[in-house]
Amino acid sequence: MIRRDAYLLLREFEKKHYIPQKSFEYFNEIYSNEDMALLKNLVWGTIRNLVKIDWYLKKLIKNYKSITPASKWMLRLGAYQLLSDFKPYVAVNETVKIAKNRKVRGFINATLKTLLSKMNDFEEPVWVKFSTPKWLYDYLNDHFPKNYTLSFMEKSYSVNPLTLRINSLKTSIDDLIKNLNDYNTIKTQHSPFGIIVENPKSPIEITELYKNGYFYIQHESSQIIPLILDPIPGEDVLDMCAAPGGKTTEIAQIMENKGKIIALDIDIDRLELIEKNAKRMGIDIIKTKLFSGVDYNEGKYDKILIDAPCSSLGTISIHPEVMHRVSKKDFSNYADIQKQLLENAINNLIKLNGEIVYSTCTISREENTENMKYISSKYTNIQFEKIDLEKYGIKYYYDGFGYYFYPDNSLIPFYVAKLRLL
Ligand SMILES: C[S@@+](CC[C@H](N)C(=O)[O-])C[C@H]1O[C@@H](n2cnc3c(N)ncnc32)[C@H](O)[C@@H]1O
Repeated sequence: MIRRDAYLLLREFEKKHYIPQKSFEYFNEIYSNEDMALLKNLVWGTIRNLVKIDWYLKKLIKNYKSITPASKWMLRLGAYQLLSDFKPYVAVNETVKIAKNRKVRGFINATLKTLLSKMNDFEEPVWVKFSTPKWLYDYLNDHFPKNYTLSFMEKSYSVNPLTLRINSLKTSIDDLIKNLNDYNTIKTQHSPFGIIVENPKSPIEITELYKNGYFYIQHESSQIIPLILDPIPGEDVLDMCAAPGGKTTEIAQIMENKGKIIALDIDIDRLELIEKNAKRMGIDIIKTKLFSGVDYNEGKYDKILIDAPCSSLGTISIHPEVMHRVSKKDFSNYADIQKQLLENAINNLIKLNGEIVYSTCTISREENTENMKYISSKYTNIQFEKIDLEKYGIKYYYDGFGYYFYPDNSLIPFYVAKLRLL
């Protein structure tokens, strides 16, 4: 029963604000493609709409906080369907069946029917409309122009399309589009390497083209960052936080697989993925090292990428669980480690006149603007470079140091700054 399995996955999410890939793989074995799509829709739709759902349920249930987690998750699952375009009769009946106890069934049934009859009587505030946590809405409002806040919320409430980056060492964008003829594909707007796959009917990773390294699955904002680093064939490049290697392998393809790339990460499983991806894509200039970028002290580099660990709030359209996992107090913890990575790169690793690109997939000022301010006031030998984002047709909000991407259909919110050692 699909709704019962969706409920079980949501209970798993409740524990850690995370659902392991393994759990979906289990259901993949037993469900058809169509049923699997429904299961994913129910789970991710509920998670994406949780703020909105709870707002409505709190209006209807006096002691919403004190109802049991089991009833709460059944209600949330049912409410998601009623607030979206599911058939109300099916949504209520199928959700009620999850409950074993008659009393609970009665409660779920009555509450969902009340929601159905009353939901159009309420006027949603904008943060509810886009199901954004109130604290995040307030934070955005305090720190960004109004239209940035709105575009962030709109994007986070949508589902980012599946996007590929061609491996230019093996194919061209036109050839790959031609060869992926079982899929609906279009070129991305901003990245010269990007292809959007619309509503794939089967996983793209099972194609021979993927297995033979003709492309990498990577959202478009990420694809822009190595282009900004602009590595030249033959250079020495350090990728300080490299796993699973999306940007490392793109740097290698821009360098035409000539030169040297050192790829660091502290996560051994993820580091192995860089090796796997490089091999699949026919790249042999990457050397991986299990090392913290904070302590690494070998060699001097022409270019350094710091694609820093961060609060990841820009990825909500890909990973909606992030908005429930992250809180404001995470910002300063990430900012501390990010500063240490930046200072090690500046003090020990970058060549004179070399360039460091700093990027995050988040919008917190602490992790971006405040870090750049800190570096700018401490290091008089660091110059912040202008980045030509118009070249890629990217709209941005500039903070005097770096650039916050405005999201759109395929770009997610990202931050990037470029520093030169004088
Ligand atoms: C945003 S992800 C990198 C994504 C990668 N650049 C890509 O494009 O595929 C950040 C990575 O930083 C790693 N990390 C966290 N702390 C680190 C540290 N002190 N030194 C090096 N890597 C670190 C994490 O394990 C994670 O893989």
